[in-house]
This record gives sequence, C-alpha cells and structure tokens, in this order.
Amino acid sequence: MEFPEEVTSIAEDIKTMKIRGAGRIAKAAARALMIAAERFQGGSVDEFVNYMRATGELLISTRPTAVSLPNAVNYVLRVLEERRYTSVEEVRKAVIEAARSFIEYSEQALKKIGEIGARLIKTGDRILTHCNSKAVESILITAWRQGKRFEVYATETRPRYQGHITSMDLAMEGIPVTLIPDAAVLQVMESKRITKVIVGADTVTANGAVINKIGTSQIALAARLFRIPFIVATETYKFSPYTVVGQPVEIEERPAEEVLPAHIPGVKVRNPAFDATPPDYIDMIVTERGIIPPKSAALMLWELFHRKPSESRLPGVEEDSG
Ligand SMILES: O=P(O)(O)OC[C@H]1O[C@H](OP(=O)(O)O)[C@H](O)[C@@H]1O
Repeated sequence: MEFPEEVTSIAEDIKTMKIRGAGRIAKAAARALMIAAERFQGGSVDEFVNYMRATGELLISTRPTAVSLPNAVNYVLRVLEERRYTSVEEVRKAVIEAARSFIEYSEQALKKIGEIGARLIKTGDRILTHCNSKAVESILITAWRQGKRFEVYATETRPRYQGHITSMDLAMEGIPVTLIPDAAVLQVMESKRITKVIVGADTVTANGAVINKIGTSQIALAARLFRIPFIVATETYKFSPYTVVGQPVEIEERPAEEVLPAHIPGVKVRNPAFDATPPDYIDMIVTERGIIPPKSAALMLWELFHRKPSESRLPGVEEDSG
C-alpha cells in the first residue's frame, strides 16, 4: 500500500529517533493518521478503512516498547468500528477529530502532570533525572515558575545522550542543572545528597512495573539504597492494557553502532534501549489523573479500559465516558 510521503517520513523519524519520547511519539502518530486521512483520495468507505488500518500498522511497527504508540493509534482508529459510515467524508472527519482530540488530551495531560507533580517539589531539593522526559520537565519547570528553588542532576543517558536535551531545556528555564555520566549516579546520590529521583515512563504494566530508558532500574536500586524517593511521571496513555492479560513488554534492541560506531573484530554489542523497574522500587506514579502507588496500576487500567474490553480505548478521554 502507498502512503503519503509526510506519513512515511513521520514513521521514519520515529524509527530513527528524530521524533522520540513516548509522549511525542504518540502525538506524532496521531498527527500522521490525521494527515493520512486528509490525503486519502477517492475510493470507498471500506478502502478508506483498510488504508487507515494499514497506516496504523505502519506507525506501530516503528518502535516496539512504548505503549503510548499503539494506545494512540488504537484510540484514533477506534472510530472506524464505532458505527457504519455512509461516505468517505464522514469517516474521514471522524478520524481527524479523534486524532485532534488525542493531541489535545496529551497536551492537557502534560500540563496537569506539571501542576500535580510540582506539589511534591520543595525549595532546597536536589533532584536526579534520567533521559529526557517531557512529563518530568513539565513538573520541574512548573515548580520553578512557582518560585521553588532547587537543582537538578541529569544523566547523560548513553548511548543517545538524551540527557543533553534535558540539561538544555532546564538551563533555558534558568534551573541549575548538572550533567553527569550515567556511571556517576551512585557517587552523586551520596555526595550531593540527592533528595528525589524523578523519571518518565514508556510503559506502565498492570503490576506497576515501569519500563523506561535503559539504566532506570539501576538508578531505582541506588535510590533504594539511600532511601531516596523514586517518582515516575507519566500520562495515563502509557499504561498498557496488553499487560493485563500477561503480554510481556518487548524491549527494543537498537543498532550496535549506537554503542560502538566502528566495529571491533571479535566484539559483540548489546544495545537494549529500555529496562523494567519493579513496583517495589517505585514510591509513586504522578499522572494527569492524580498520584497513585505503583500497585494501583491495575486499578487505573480497569478504570481506563473497563467500559469496553477492547484494547482500543484511550485512557482518560472524558468524551468516552457515556
Ligand atoms: O513521554 P516523555 O515523558 O517525554 O518520555 C518518556 C520516555 O520516553 C523516552 O524514550 P526514548 O527516548 O523515545 O527512547 C525515555 O525513556 C523517556 O523517559
């Protein structure tokens, strides 16, 4: 099947991580579906439906770990099943509206997480974060704009160095930020007396485990050692309905060149992009619907998806409550 160039280029940008971060990936997918719907020419309602489903599959195939991607696609394409459409124009409009509503929801959720999470931040905090999470940034920037004064330690986050993005974004806000090598986490936690760790999430499982950038679970272990609160910030569309029925989360294995640009004969490389932090190491999860303990993840999933046992419900969108 042929897709519009803008759509294939969004898919490629997600794959190559030009577009990255679980939340932004989800929004980009919704945007791609909107563009695909707008560009579809001629044909029947059935052809449109098949073409939209194929576009969804193309987008979902780009990266396997962040559930925000299939959750976004399923939410937008759910409208295809809702009723029988009599014209392409009618179904096109429904898809475009659903994509728009996802993007809007996502932006509002980030704002809300900022407001809720900022209540946890105190003047004098020394906060450690890993990778680059817009949900975490939203909390830190909101707290800073409220006048709270704290400093942040950001890990480099090898091999893709997303810690540089975090450092730049925070520095631009005037927040004191120090970039540290990933391997310095334990040393910095102890010597700088870190008061909180806040990280994002790519997927939250039904048992409350958090899948996030590789290295997160080591940081959680270190935080446990020093009794430092370990906080996760995430939109509810990163809760995985698939894990309710025991489906494991696939951990993306990225190209070896990211770790070792020039091949060394006889040297093998592993490059898993994510790891799982067990619920026991997580103190709380800050979502746009409030703060929950990780053990309540299954309840949250029930709340978000129970109205229809299909996996196509988007967490949290109020318009679906009827
Ligand atoms: O959605 P937000 O909070 O921005 O980011 C959530 C997570 O997504 C990122 O994955 P990657 O960099 O795309 O591999 C990181 O693991 C980050 O913690």
